[in-house]
Amino acid sequence: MKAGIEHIDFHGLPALSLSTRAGARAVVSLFGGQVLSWTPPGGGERIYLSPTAVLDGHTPIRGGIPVCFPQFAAQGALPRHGFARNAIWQVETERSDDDFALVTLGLRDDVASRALWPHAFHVELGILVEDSRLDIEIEIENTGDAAFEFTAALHTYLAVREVEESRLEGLHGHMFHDMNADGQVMRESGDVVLVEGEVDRIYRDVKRPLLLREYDRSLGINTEGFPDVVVWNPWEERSAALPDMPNDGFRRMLCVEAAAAVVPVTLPAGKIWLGRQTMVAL
Ligand SMILES: O=P(O)(O)OC[C@H]1O[C@@H](O)[C@H](O)[C@@H](O)[C@@H]1O
Repeated sequence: MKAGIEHIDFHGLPALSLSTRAGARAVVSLFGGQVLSWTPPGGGERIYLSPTAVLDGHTPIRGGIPVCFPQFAAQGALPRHGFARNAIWQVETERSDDDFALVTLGLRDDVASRALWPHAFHVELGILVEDSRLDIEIEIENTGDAAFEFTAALHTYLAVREVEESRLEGLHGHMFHDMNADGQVMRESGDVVLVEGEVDRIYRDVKRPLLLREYDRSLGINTEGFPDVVVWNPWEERSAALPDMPNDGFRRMLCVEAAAAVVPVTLPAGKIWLGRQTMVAL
C-alpha cells in the first residue's frame, strides 16, 4: 500500500486518507474534523460509520469520531454536542513517512460560532496513524481575554461484530451517572460492562486503560486529560427512531467516548487544555 496522506472526496465530503506502508488506514472528514474510518494493518474496520449517515456537509455525521465541543450532549444552551461536529475544519499540518501519518486540523471562532458562544478559541486536533495505533489529541486554546467554560468529548463509535457478545473491561468500581435514570449516580459492580439493552452512562474519574474484547479481537483504549468515559448504545427502540441509523445498527456499534462532561473545564485566557485518546488494535 502507498504510504502517506491523500486529499480525497468521501461521498462528496472533502477528506484526508492517512496510510502507512504496513497497511493501516484512516479517513478523516474536514466537515466535523471527524475520523470516519480506521483499519489497522491486516485487520478489519474498527470505527462504526452508519450506512445511512447523512453526508450533506450540514447534518452531524452518525458514526466515526465526532468532536463534541464546547458542549457535551444537552448540558447547556448550545445545539446538542456543541458546534464543532458540524463546522468545517482547516488542515494545519500534514506529516508522514512509511511508518506513520499525522495530520492536524484546526478550528477557530468565527462569526457563526460567536453568535452561539461569545468566546475566542483555537482547537487543534491531531490524528496519528502508526502501527496498530490510532491516536487523537485535542488542544483547546483560549485565545480571548477572559476565562471560558466548556465540556467536550471524542464521541468514538467503535465497530463491533455483535454488541451483545462484546465485553468492556476496566470500569469495575467506578461511579457513573446513569443518563437513562435522570443521571442517578451508581457504582459499577460488574467485572465487565455488557450491553444487553439501552446504555447511556458517564463514568467518572477513569484513570485506567480500558479493553473492549470481542470473540476474535480486542481493542485497548487509553485516555489522558479526559476525566470521564461515556458508554452509549441506543439499543433497539432508540436506534429505530434515529433516521440516520439502520434498525439493527445498534448491534454493530458501541460508543466509548473520552469526555470531560461531568465537571465543566474552566480555561483561563491564554491557556491550553489538552486531551488524548489512544486506541490500539489487538
Ligand atoms: O444523536 P446525537 O446528538 O449524536 O447523540 C447521541 C448520543 O450521544 C451520547 O454521547 C449521549 O450520551 C447520548 O445521550 C446521545 O443520545
